[in-house]
Amino acid sequence: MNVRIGQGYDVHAFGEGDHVMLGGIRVPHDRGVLAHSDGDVVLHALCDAMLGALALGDIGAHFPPSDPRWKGAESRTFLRRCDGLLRERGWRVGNADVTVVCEQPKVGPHAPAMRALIAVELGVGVDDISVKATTSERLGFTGRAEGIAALAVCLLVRDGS
Ligand SMILES: Nc1ccn([C@@H]2O[C@H](COP(=O)(O)O)[C@@H](O)[C@H]2O)c(=O)n1
Ligand SMILES: C[C@@]1(CO)OP(=O)(O)OP(=O)(O)OC[C@H]1O
Repeated sequence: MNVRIGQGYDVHAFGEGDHVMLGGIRVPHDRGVLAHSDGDVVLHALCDAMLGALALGDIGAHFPPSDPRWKGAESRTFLRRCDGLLRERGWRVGNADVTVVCEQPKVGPHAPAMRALIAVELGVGVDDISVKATTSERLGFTGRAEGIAALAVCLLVRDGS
């Protein structure tokens, strides 16, 4: 088989703070998120999609929240390490698509920077990385602005193809 597919999902509750990390980008906001690491739902969902594509478990298995090394960690470290796990096995990301769900902050203006950062970390073209957003029309926990969610899907292709 020359392609594999994976999907990921992550949620973090809002807490005290003045920004959220999304796709490796510091996005100003009147809330932060509660997390062991920097709480970047975009990168966590993407890591889970990448790991899932090769049935390698999930982000918590590779970077346990009980491990002090990951306290306050930049999630781009997780992304880089997940990419390494794929490359060691002869795979790379072909393309990935992430959807962020929140009322605020607005993601659209920051999406190009997120796409560029993710593309650099994964060594792929920016056109292979999509980041988009939706509100949940004020419904549910995202609609009540209690937290932020992200969903990701990614296709893996054989490295070198
Ligand atoms: N956090 C968000 C949410 C939405 N957007 C952009 O707004 C558009 C409209 O959102 P709906 O939920 O009403 O469909 C959406 O398509 C996004 O372009 C955003 O940037 N950030
Ligand atoms: C990223 C890790 C790192 O310890 O912790 P959190 O930042 O809390 O994020 P989560 O999405 O719960 O994933 C689990 C962990 O791998």
